[in-house]
Amino acid sequence: MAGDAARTLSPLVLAGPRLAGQEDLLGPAALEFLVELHRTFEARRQERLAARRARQARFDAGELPDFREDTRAIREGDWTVAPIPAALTDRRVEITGPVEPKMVINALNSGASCYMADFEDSTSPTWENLLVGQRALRKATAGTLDWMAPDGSKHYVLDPTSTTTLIVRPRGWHLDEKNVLVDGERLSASLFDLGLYAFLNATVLQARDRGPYFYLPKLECMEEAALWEDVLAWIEARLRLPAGCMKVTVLIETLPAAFEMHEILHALRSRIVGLNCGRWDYIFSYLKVFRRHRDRVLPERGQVGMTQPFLKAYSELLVQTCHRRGAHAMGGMAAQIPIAGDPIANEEAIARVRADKQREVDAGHDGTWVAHPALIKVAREIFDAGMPGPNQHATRREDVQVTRDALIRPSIGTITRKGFDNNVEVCVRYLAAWLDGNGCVPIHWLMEDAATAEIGRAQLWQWLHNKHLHLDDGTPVDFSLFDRALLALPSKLADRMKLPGGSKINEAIALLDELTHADELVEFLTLPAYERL
Ligand SMILES: CC(=O)SCCNC(=O)CCNC(=O)[C@H](O)C(C)(C)COP(=O)(O)OP(=O)(O)OC[C@H]1O[C@@H](n2cnc3c(N)ncnc32)[C@H](O)[C@@H]1OP(=O)(O)O
Ligand SMILES: O=CC(=O)O
Ligand SMILES: [Mg+2]
Repeated sequence: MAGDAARTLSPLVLAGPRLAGQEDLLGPAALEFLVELHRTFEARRQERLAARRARQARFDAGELPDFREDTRAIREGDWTVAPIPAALTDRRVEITGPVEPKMVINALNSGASCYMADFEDSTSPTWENLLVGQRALRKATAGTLDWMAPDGSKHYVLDPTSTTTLIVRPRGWHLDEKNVLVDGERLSASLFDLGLYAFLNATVLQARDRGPYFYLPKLECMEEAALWEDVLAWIEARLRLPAGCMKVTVLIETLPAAFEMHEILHALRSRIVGLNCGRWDYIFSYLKVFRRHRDRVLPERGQVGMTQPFLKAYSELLVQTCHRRGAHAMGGMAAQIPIAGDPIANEEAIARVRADKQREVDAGHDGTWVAHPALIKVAREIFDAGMPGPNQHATRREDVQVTRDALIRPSIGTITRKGFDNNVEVCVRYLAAWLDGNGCVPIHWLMEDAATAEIGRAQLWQWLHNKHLHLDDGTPVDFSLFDRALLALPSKLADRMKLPGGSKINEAIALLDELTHADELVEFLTLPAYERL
């Protein structure tokens, strides 16, 4: 947009392709609301993002994360979070997935306790995906969502008796929405996703004794939680909603946030109902925080399971913290999905999911996530057996003594050639799908989304930029190893045009090449990828 005069006349510009019927979602009142949100909160968002970068620079210089001295009173004080509403009291099995009409219907009809409609790790944020997703959610909250398969083979209808509670995950603070410009600046993607959903649905949800409920991703500290608190309180006041009716669950999926769990709960105490172990981004964050620390290089992804000491410590601290404050301690996502056509491999995959859920219920978690409807029964059986009541808040885990050292303990393990090549392949295939508008795909029978792909991408960078690492067979881990693996990929993926995003494989190869050779670890792979979307 040109010039200040134009800005005053037209503060908001929709820069994306115009989609049929989009004015139903983005009418004048909604646009005015988004303008106000941006003007009220954008400067603080930018401050928080700058603070993240400054902290990472300190980690790069050798500092280690630790509990804060200035917030000791919050950690040691006696307080609890506000009471949890009925619709969020029992969350034993939550299904998650990208916000597409068919997925929304399947998830809400699945019998899970809750469904997290995900604009973040599992959605590629094309303008079309976002608006189709917002429209599906609007129809879902109104109870009118249906969807016809393009070939006419099946008509999907939302079950009016579904009791599954809808929770929406907006994108994180680091992301912009490039298709909405306010005063010539990009709107925050978080404010777009959460703000528009609240604007369109809060009243209807209130009338049904539900609220706009959210999962908040990738927070790093209590100041970011305080920013969310102010956004939510502002929206409640602006939309004349009861104070505190917008409930949130915060993902603890960055290493710095693990040191501020009490503080995050405290900052949001009038509305927060729980914390969640977002294990995949958490591993990615560990990699990012320690990208320059040779003594904390992680082994290949397959060896970084929840029984690694640093992950075990984090999940137990989360349970202890939540239960002391009257909040849910949600578990996370096992990456295995059902394997069609191979009963033995399928049983192995299900057994892994089962073991993961058993570990969670035994540790005191109040519920868990599944990636696929067929896994709901598996997780439910384990939580029903291990958690007879609606939650395990009475399990205080006073036996747990988690220190700073436990949270950052180095991991033992190796890098195999298979693990190295697998990272290259998964990153390329995932990026190709994402660039093609698909944010969650099965690869080698594992669920891959932005968080799991970040691990592979950050590991490649960390291994290659820390000199003198070797594979377990003695081969030096250097750029010639990487370049060869990347060059070999097109012939390895002989049938690539049949893969999700097959037409984008070359673009994905170029992007991974650029990210891996760069002198600095790019903060999020979705930042440069979004500019290509
Ligand atoms: C790290 C994190 O952030 S985890 C959270 C983000 N990740 C997720 O939410 C993962 C969501 N899961 C998925 O997207 C999918 O399960 C995938 C991509 C992994 C696999 O999908 P598919 O290959 O389509 O699985 P499959 O063919 O077995 O699906 C069978 C049926 O289940 C449906 N289905 C699969 N997963 C889901 C889901 N999560 N929610 C609702 N329905 C689902 C499919 O749409 C399909 O429906 P249909 O029979 O009516 O056509
Ligand atoms: O969002 C969840 C995660 O594991 O990352
Ligand atoms: Mg995540």
